[in-house]
Amino acid sequence: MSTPDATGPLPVTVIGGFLGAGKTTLVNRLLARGGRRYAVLVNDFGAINVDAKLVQSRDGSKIQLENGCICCSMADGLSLALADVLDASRRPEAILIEASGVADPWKIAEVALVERSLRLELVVALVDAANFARQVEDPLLGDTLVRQLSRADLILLNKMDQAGRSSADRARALILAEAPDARIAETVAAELPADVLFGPTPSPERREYGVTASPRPGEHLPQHDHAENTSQGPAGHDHRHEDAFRRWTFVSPTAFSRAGFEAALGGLPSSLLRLKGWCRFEGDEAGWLLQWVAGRWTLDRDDSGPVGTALVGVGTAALPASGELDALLAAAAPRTPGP
Ligand SMILES: Nc1nc2c(ncn2[C@@H]2O[C@H](COP(=O)(O)OP(=O)(O)OP(=O)(O)O)[C@@H](O)[C@H]2O)c(=O)[nH]1
Repeated sequence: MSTPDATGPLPVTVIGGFLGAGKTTLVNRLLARGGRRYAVLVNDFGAINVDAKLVQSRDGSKIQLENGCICCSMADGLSLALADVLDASRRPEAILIEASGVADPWKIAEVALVERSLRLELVVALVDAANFARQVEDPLLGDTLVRQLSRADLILLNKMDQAGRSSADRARALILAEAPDARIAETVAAELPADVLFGPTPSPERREYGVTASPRPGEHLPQHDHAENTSQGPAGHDHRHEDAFRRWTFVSPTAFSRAGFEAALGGLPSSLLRLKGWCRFEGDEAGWLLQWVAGRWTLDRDDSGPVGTALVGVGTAALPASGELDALLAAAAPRTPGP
């Protein structure tokens, strides 16, 4: 990690990757590590910005970008947020941008490239090792996944605890087919030494974490010639993610039966890719955080959300209408008056 310079351009790291791959997990790891005062910009695609609440910013600032996709329809919002960071009376030492799970991280990185007060340091893409191979071959999703990887400096093959060796190897082969020069590190909960992300390479840690496509001696990850990539890569995309993906928001003041709720989660359609947010259960004062990714979910106590249930989902264009999904949850989870 380079030494902070109070006057030079602010280093910017863009963290991208598909829905639920582990971006917020990586952001929180970087923040917990300390050492740098980061301004964190968070973009969520769903109508409620769950990630802005889950990012654990310490002494730096946290900026919630408008919901939607900052790589296409919300690009102006990103530029304005970056201008605010640059104008802040207490300048951060670096900027972290967590892209939404459908964004093209490179479109975000380009904003940093053209602004002289910013220096693009790193573009990281996270991949869900357990689901990538299936998702990249889906005609509705493949284009988005490939774009997220194509110009990343480092790709984290995350969730290795959920992926069998064969799906991880398949994912790795597919990634290398799309991004032959990619450096790939296998991770669980996006855990890897700072050296692997920001440090000079090669290092013992990089080898230990299985980073492939070893760079030449003396080459540093952050110093890729991104400007050159700009002219070489795929043409900028002209579609809006609002058209390619569907959002679903479920808000209810009532507490659910836990068993019914979990049964409903098990019956959600495969066109739903991600569901997250808070819910309440009858007879329980605590709030619960739901993290649902491609059919697997966790529920953890968490009181940072609203009182009641507030869930945001993202699915493919084949996602059923919101009313149908609402009915699935509501019918399978008998409601009683909330606390
Ligand atoms: N089992 C397992 N779970 C993980 C791992 N990494 C992250 N998770 C969990 O996966 C869920 C989604 O992780 P996030 O970090 O929120 O993913 P994200 O990419 O920020 O999600 P979106 O912003 O919605 O696209 C959370 O419950 C994480 O705790 C991992 O390596 N293994």
